[in-house]
Order: sequence, then C-alpha cells, then structure tokens
Amino acid sequence: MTTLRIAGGRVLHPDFSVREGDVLVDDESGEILAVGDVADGDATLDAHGCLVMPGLVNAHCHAAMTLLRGYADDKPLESWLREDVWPVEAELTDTDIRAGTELALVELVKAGTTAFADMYFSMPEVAEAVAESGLRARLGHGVVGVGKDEEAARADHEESLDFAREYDGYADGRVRTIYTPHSLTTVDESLLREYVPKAREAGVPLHYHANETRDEVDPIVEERDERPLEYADDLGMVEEDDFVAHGVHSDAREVELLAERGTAVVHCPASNMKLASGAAPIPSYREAGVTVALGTDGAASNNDLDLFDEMRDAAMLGKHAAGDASAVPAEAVVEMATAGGADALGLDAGRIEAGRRADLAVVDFEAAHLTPTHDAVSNLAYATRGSDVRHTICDGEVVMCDREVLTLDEDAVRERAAEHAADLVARAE
Ligand SMILES: CSC[C@H]1O[C@@H](n2cnc3c(O)ncnc32)[C@H](O)[C@@H]1O
Ligand SMILES: [Zn+2]
Repeated sequence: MTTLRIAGGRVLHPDFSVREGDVLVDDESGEILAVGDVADGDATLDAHGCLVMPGLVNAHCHAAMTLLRGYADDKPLESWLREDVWPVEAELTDTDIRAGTELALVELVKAGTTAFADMYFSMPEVAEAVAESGLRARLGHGVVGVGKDEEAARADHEESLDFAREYDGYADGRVRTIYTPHSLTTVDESLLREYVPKAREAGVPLHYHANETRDEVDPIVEERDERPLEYADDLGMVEEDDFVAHGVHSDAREVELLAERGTAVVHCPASNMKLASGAAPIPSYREAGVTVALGTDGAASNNDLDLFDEMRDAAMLGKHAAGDASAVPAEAVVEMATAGGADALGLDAGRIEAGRRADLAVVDFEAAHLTPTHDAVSNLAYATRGSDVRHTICDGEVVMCDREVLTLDEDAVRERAAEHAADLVARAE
C-alpha cells in the first residue's frame, strides 16, 4: 500500500462542518483511510490555505457537445434540437466524439469534478477517454427513435444494451454503465416495453430526460390522460438506482412517485434557464425525500461544465422561483453537487470519511473573491469558481496538481477539439 496525505488544509465533513485536518488516502485501493489527525503519508499534497471537499459529481451531461459550445444559442429546446443540434450531430464521427469528450474531461478535471454521467454516441470512445483521464463515469449510449424505421430503432436499443453490458466495470471499475433512452417522447413505447426488462435483467440502471419542457409534458398528458412519470412507471422505468434528468414540470403525484421508488432527479438549472424550460420544484423534491443531484447538461445549452456555476445557479433560480430567499440554501446545493450526485450515480463517494472512495477537490481559498471566509459552505455555493480548484483527486490518483492536468495533455486536447469542431460544422453546412 502507498499513501498520500493531503495536508495543511481545512476539510468539509459530511455534516457540512469545516475543520482543520488532513486526509490520508490509499492511492492503490483508491480509498480514504483517515480524516483529521492522520499518520504521515508516503507522499504529501499541499493544501495550506485550501478547503478539501468531495469531488463534484456532474450527474447529467453530453460530454462531446463541447464541440457545439456556442454553435446554436437562444432557442427553446424543441427547435434547438430539431433545427440545429440533431442535423449537426448526424455528421459526428467517432474521432469527433473522442476529441469533444477529451475537451470535456479537461474542463471537468479543472473545475474539481471527479465523476459524471454521460448520455451520447460512440460510447466505447467515451469510455476510453474516461479511462485515460482517471475520472469516474456512468456512461450510456443514447437511444433516439426520431427519424428511424423500426429496424434502425431496434438496433439503437441493442447498441445501448450491448455497450452497457460490455463496459460495466471498465477502467478498474471507474466506468459503470446505464441504459439511456433519450426521453419519453422521442423513443417508441413498444420498444421501451421490450427493452426496459432487458436492461433490468442485465442489472443496468436507467437514465433519461423527463418533464423537461411543457411541450414535452402536454402531449403525453393529452394522449394518455396520465402524467409522464406515471407513464414511465407503467413501463417499469421508475426504479431505485434510476435517475432522471431535469424534472422541471413534475406535479405533486410525480414527486411522490419518485420519492416512493427511490429514483433520483438531476437538476440542470443553467440549461433550464438558457432554453427557458422552467424552474424545477427543488424544495418539493427535497421535502419529499427525493435524491437531487446537479448536472450541467451538454456544453451547448449551458455553456460550460463548471459545477460551481451550477451550484450558484441552482440556489439563485430556486430562490427566484419560490419568491423566498431561504429556498434552496447554500448547504442544499453543495449537497446536490456532492453526496446527492454520488447517490444518484450509485457511487460510494461524495462524502469525506474513512472507507469512501478518495474522490476529492482541493479548493484554494486564498483569493480576493473568497475573502473573508465567514462560512466556507457559503463561499462554495455563491463565490467559488471552477478555476479556484487547485488539485483534483479521483480514486486516490492525483489527476490535477497545482492546476496542471496530469492525465491529459491540455493544450493538445484543446487544439484537437477546435479542429474537430470546425470540420464538423463545415460538413454540416
Ligand atoms: C441520444 S444522445 C443525447 C441527445 O440528447 C440531446 N440533448 C442535449 N441536451 C438536451 C436536452 O436539454 N434535452 C433533451 N435532449 C438534449 C443531445 O443533443 C443528443 O442528441
Ligand atoms: Zn440532456
């Protein structure tokens, strides 16, 4: 066993108290060994002036959409997808997706994110990029039925399940998988009835977009006379370990259903504001006991992958929507970005305590915009930026040290992504 001591900082504990102390990590097993007054390590990572916090969890992303950052803005979801995003995505190649995913991974590491959930295409490429980066992920091949005949739609489901079965546990267990139908309106009911049980047999959780916009909810209610998540429940899609993205337009019955089933919701406040989708009822979810995580969604609807931004957005939007400054407080959004995300993705992480995975972010608090520190949790929720993260550690491995990404070549990744983005857009014209 070799150990790493993260020394000289203050530690954010699971009860949100902040105390001076070190964190001792086994960098072979990737486990936290001790917190507080710990033994010397074989190596030391300096954390003076810093706050050591759980690595952030981005629970809903389309990583390779970094290539489409700024490509199409200022439209609502439906026309944005149909007029801009899906036509250009039809031109994507495996190497484009690899380049865009690597760019996302650099961005995630640099902002202290240690785990993310991704729904996209060319997922073996995404899995390899994740393996290389040292991060942790829940990955799923996204299934969309729009514009496909039955044979092609069926092949899409098969690809999603094949990927999920083959890659679960990849990269020393850092990659886990999910079965990812895109949404309840873009995937055919009869194929969901056929393939959801197969995902259950394979023991793979489900992740899909749900109740994101009124335009998506209203036709389901009109056609079926039931709420979208009741329809999903009828299809067996609301189970423990599943997690849905957005949940903006859920009513009280749906909130209760998610709480009963133990299905988590991933709140994506920036995407919901940018596409003008609405404000998710976060206080209702939390009061009902639903696990709430945070996600950026893709970089094309955000337009970055900085979960510190997302925490701030979640708090601000929550207060604004409720007309109540005490709604969605600082502690709630820090919990969503750490323990909530880890729970949604089924990871033994998100809390700094012995025995948990050593997924950590070390945030430099010696900055003008973080001075003074009356309340470290307040600073994290309202004032910290991704660029304040000094070190990122995942599974006990230091993946960024003093802002240098150690697992990926940042400059090369940026150059390659910019080239792929330009070629992609030229092909789509
Ligand atoms: C089938 S892979 C994922 C698919 O989802 C698209 N997408 C990106 N952002 C959103 C969003 O906010 N709601 C619904 N779908 C979204 C992405 O472009 C891919 O086509
Ligand atoms: Zn999405």
